[in-house]
Amino acid sequence: MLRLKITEAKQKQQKTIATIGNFDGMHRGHWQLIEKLNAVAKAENARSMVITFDTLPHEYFADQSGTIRTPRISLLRDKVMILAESKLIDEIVVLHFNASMAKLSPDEFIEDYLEEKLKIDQMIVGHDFRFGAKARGTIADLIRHGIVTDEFTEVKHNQIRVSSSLIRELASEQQLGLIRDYLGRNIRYSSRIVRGNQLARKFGMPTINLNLCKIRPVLWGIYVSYVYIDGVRYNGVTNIGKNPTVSEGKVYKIETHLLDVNTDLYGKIATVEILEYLRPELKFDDLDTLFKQMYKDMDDARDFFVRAN
Ligand SMILES: Cc1cc2nc3c(=O)[nH]c(=O)nc-3n(C[C@H](O)[C@H](O)[C@H](O)COP(=O)(O)O)c2cc1C
Ligand SMILES: Nc1ncnc2c1ncn2[C@@H]1O[C@H](COP(=O)(O)OP(=O)(O)OP(=O)(O)O)[C@@H](O)[C@H]1O
Repeated sequence: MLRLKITEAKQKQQKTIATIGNFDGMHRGHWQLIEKLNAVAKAENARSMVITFDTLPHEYFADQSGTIRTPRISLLRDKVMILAESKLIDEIVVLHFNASMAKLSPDEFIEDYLEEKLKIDQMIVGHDFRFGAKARGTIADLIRHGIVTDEFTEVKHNQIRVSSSLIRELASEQQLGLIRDYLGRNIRYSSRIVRGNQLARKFGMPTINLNLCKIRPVLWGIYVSYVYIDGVRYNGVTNIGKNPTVSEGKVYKIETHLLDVNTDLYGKIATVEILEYLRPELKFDDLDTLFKQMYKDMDDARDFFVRAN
């Protein structure tokens, strides 16, 4: 369990009010829930806490059963950054979802985590909130344990319930405009820059690779992007996929060529913000054809930025 304290430590007697969930994407529904948590905590001079997971429960179960993971809208680092920047929350708790947590009954989860470790007095959750082994725990279990519980009403946008599943569906159709609408921002991925195979550099198109740690990103294809590193914004062209031309296509990668930049950026944290879809990732017959297409992607990205400015 990782506790990230954003504001100074809890004062004696101060109550803790929390919400819990995957918060994949930090979409408009999540956002309004966080705003409500902030308002209730302020009114009661309580501490506000968001509890989430590193590996999401559904990813853990997919790994266990050997099935393909549901794709991710955001990495943990993005959720933490967005929450910390919002200044709406006092503390973020990241639970490590593993075999022993998966086994906990709803009562055990409440007793071990919510009561014993985190000392939570009150929870604000959506009406469909479920937890504990086989997702059998409900709001009624929290109430039975004396945790004051506020049910948060469903947030709709364009008459549709905003959910991470909806955004995943839109992503599978490359509906970036609608995603922006439901998310309230573009999809972005933040992680450390790691070394690739240095092949693109040989073809005059160096790229930065993000460390994805087994995460399967929700977008797939070639995109125009902004990349933020050390507070500087760069224009880029990004491939999200498995590089089928040069690899067996088992590992997901997010790889970006920064237009007109050639500096050593290894080890830095980069945020790749996806702006526009260009084309699907393809398996080419040879490297020359792949890089010819990659040069064209670079030109298409340049055209996008000329049009945008
Ligand atoms: C803009 C862009 C488009 C790309 N398109 C494809 C593609 O369609 N198919 C593919 O197999 N790899 C694609 N790649 C990934 C390349 O295979 C990869 O850049 C190359 O293998 C070199 O990677 P390395 O520098 O990490 O060794 C693309 C990469 C970029 C930056
Ligand atoms: N549109 C919404 N309106 C109100 N509450 C929401 C909405 N979407 C999510 N929540 C609440 O936010 C918390 C975290 O939600 P979580 O990320 O686990 O679900 P989700 O966004 O509905 O994702 P999925 O589609 O994968 O089920 C939960 O308490 C959930 O009920």
